[in-house]
Amino acid sequence: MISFCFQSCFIFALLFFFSTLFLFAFFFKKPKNDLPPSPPSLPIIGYLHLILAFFFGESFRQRIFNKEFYKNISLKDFLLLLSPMHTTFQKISSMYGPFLSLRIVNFPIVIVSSASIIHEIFKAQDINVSYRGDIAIDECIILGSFGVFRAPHGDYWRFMKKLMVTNLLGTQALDRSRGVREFELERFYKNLLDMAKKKQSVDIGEEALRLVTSTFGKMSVGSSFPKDNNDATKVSQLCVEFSALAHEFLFHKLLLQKLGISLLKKNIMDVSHRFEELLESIIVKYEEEKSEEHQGTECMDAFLAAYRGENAEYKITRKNIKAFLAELFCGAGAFTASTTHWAMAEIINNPNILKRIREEIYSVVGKERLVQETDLPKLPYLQAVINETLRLHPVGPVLPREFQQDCTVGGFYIAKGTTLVINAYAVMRDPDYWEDPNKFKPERFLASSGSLQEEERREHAMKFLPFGGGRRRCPGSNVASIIVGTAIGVMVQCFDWKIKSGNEVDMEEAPGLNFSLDLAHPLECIPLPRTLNPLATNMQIMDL
Ligand code: HEM
Repeated sequence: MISFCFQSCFIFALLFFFSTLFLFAFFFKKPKNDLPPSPPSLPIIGYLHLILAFFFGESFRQRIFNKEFYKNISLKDFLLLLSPMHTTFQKISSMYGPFLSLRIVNFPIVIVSSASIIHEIFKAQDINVSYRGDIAIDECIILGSFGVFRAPHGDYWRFMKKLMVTNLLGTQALDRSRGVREFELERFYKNLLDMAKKKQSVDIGEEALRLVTSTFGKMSVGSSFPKDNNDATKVSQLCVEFSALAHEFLFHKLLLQKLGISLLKKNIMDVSHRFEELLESIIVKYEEEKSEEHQGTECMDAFLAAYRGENAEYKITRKNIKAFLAELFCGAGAFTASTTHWAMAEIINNPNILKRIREEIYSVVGKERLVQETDLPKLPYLQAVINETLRLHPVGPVLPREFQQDCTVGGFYIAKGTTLVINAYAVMRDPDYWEDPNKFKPERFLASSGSLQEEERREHAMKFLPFGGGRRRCPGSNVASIIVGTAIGVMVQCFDWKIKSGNEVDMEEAPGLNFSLDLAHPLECIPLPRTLNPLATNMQIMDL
């Protein structure tokens, strides 16, 4: 555990801050007139003071004068006291406007939380902002550019996206892999039932992650994905390790730049190597099983063909395949599981909503069989609940991009190299676009937008951004909605839920400097099978 004297550091930081102010006060330069509006800045450090004031939120300010606070505080504990990016930027935007230009040290940033400006950016500057910015540790399978998420816009990205959509995420590919998802959903149900039988509590976030990891595992590498629960859990554990390091990494990168990156590089590369080893063993198993005439998945077959150069279009490396798998589990999987977690937390806190979803499922599906993905189009209220969850709790709340060329947005000049931060969280809680923006009201998604013209409809879509926008928008939104929808469907159709402690689920967002949005506390509940539930009787649990 890294521990250091925060009191001295804090005093040193204050001294440094004020002496810099004093020295450079005379060199104050007015920002260019044609830049987007900006809050009052300070020389040299620009707006760093503003960002720090909002990052070091109330809980931090309450503790800095308490001596106990400085005893044995680790960097990890310290980071947990910082406010997340989306709330920091939301506060700044609510004070100074929804289209802002900032400069932190020598980094220009534009923060946008206006749907009409976002619409203009994706309409006129989509290619210009289709890069996610500087890659800090290129050789790392998650933070590097070997996967899809961080790949620069170009031939490699186009090819990988095509492979993914054609063989994994497109409508036809999803039709072909439906059986895998049905099998995993049933396993999820049986597992919950088993826990109910033993009167055990369920950590809903953990169960959702297990369901999602094995579903994506089977969809990508078929039976080569570890059957043994311990091995499958290793994948999720490595993702958790990565996510903890990613939070620290963001802090180091922002404040200490290259020094910060090198401080954490060893730890990050250690997890990266272990992850690569595990994924390599899964791919080798796939190749061996394939040669024994086992049926493969078209997804991995297509990736391996591109690796062997059988596909003339583009040749990829083995590391590209592993990076794709790592992103699938740690990015796509974690986002899907976290959305399920948030949705269930809202549903348990709103018994009327739970009742309405259940009535809808009973009227469409009945009680004789489990809800399936083909039922989802006939369950509009369930879909509205998922959309409302994505609006209020977007697990990717800010979308960072970089302008690659000088351009004009909203009549203002933006220079090449400027970081663009789209605050999807702020847009989706903006009272100008949403009535009662902080309330969970799924009915708002039942209203029709049929009367809108095409252009209006596109602009309208920019106020609902849980999957981002433009050409780098999430290509997994369909499969994510299917998995979240069916998992929630089964949990509501077959069980009542008793919160393990307290009467209400604590909806607090996880604190800390990070780019993702998770519940602060695990949602632990006891599942109670619905009485007279034929699904339950089929499973022989009459002796409950
Ligand atoms: C509820 C679940 C999910 C949420 C909320 C979500 C959200 C997002 C967001 C916000 C982005 C960034 C978009 C942008 O910059 O405009 C993204 C990118 C991406 N997502 Fe998802 N995602 C989810 C599930 C998935 C799934 C299931 C997959 C695939 C199996 C997936 C694959 C990707 C990929 C490949 C990218 C990068 C696209 C690119 O750079 O071209 N996501 N996702």
